[in-house]
Amino acid sequence: MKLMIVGVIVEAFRRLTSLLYQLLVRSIFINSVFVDSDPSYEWMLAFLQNQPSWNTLRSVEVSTSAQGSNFTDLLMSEGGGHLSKYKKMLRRLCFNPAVGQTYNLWYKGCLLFVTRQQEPRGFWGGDKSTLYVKMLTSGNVTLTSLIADAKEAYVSTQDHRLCIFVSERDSWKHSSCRSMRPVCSIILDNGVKDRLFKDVSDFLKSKAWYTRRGIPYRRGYLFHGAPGTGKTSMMHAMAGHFELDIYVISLSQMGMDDSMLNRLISALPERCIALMEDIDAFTFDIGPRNAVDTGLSTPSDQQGVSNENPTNTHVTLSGLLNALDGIGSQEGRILVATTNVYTALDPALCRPGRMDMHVEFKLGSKQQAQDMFNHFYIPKDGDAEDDDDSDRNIALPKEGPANSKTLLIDEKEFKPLFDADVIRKLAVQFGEMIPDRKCSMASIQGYLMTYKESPEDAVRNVISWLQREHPAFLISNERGAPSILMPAPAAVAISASKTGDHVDAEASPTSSCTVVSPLSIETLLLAVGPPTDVIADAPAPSVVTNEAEDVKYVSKCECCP
Ligand SMILES: Nc1ncnc2c1ncn2[C@@H]1O[C@H](COP(=O)(O)OP(=O)(O)OP(=O)(O)O)[C@@H](O)[C@H]1O
Repeated sequence: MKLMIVGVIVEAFRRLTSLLYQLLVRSIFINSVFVDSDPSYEWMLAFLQNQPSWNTLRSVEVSTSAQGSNFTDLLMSEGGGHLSKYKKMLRRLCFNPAVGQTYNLWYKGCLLFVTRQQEPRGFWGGDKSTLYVKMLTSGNVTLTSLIADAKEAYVSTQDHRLCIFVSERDSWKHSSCRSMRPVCSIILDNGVKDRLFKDVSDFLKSKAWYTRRGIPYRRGYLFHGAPGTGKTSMMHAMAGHFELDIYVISLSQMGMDDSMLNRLISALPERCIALMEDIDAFTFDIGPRNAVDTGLSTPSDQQGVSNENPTNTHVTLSGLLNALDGIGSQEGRILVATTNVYTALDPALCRPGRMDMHVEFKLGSKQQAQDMFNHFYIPKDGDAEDDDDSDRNIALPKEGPANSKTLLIDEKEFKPLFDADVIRKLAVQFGEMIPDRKCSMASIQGYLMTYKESPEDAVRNVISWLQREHPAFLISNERGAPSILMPAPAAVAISASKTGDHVDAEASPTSSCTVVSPLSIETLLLAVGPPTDVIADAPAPSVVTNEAEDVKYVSKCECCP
């Protein structure tokens, strides 16, 4: 009996002390949990990387995965540094807290205990990482300040980078960071970029205007046009310019259905771009990306591969429409949807409120080809900081166009420099030889890539490239020599469609083509008319802004001379 009483007293004492200890711990410690599905997890990792004490850790998890942003760029040499620079690889090396270990570090006079845990996600596979941060402090002021500092540390690693998030089940996960794409690197018909950027800028400044009028504060852009005309590139340039993160909504994601889509769209942050690529392919059973629309055959057409719609989404059209403008749809978000088959989209999807502005991306015009040539070869600020390419430059006189008049070798820097005036003249010739609205900008870019260091050769060989790649756009003259089929100079107009603001580059029909021969550049130059006219008579954007400024956004780009 005595023994039992002693046992009860000891147990009661043990429980009491444990309770007191927990109360004490709770009153002097603050526990916070950061889960990897939330951006704050990345912020904390970036913060930890910046701590001097982090360099003295004895146990870390080393990762070279590109995920996240809190990495030290290291040039790692495979094979212990004996290999030539071509075998070197630039990898992002990251030191994560090792799983299950607790680290102590000081932050503003306060002791932090940081523990990272990892557990399987179950049915969906993969691991879930969680960061537990325990702070020896009574109020949560230090925690707030820690999170603010962590975010700052993270943002400082994002200079000139934009972050891309992908959906993982019904939450968002940081996927990668990309360098921003300069706006001037997107070459479109005159006025298209200005109008689009002005509209986005107006929208981002007009929250109060929307709220006062009870209009849902969100905006949708539909980019449509042939493959390789710059839709995705434009979206990247836009995101970089306005410092918006990109959230990629993949309707073909495993398990995606109406409710998951709804949850994902509700979980978007307020200022971001939600991207839905090739929206036609998911919502409608439209078959192949058709060649009639684009004027180009797809590789699968050529190989006789069946182009059955590969969609496996369980999202219904009404589910998509509700997600885009239902109650749960996040305020302040910008939706960018891209499609190659504009006509296949349901009018309900395209109506203002869902897709407020429709931007058509056409196959390259002569002017665009000329602009791309200029952009490609005229040196930009920062070219000198390119990757180490001294070997390439030293080899140039042997392998490259040694007799090229435009290629100068800077003896000191071993950098090839092109004379801007010569390039401009070559660009005019190049532009005149590219058939109007027949080649995608991607294919023109691909061609120029093969003459990266030789603009003269790019002009010289363009006809044989067209003969090879786009024979349909060349016809033979009476002597059998190939000639270029050229449309008469076209008027380009920006018009408004009834389904929403429509930025549209209308070119003359190709039925008004003129045949120009023979093939010499000089003759071609004499034969063609002046550069394409541009008429911009578009109505003002439908969003009324607080500030009535007409900014030329494109001219703001700093990287172009
Ligand atoms: N208008 C353009 N200006 C500059 N570069 C362009 C343009 N259009 C395409 N490109 C280049 O072509 C490549 C492909 O472009 P992008 O992916 O943006 O085309 P897309 O219209 O989105 O194609 P798809 O419909 O097949 O997805 C990119 O490397 C880009 O640099």
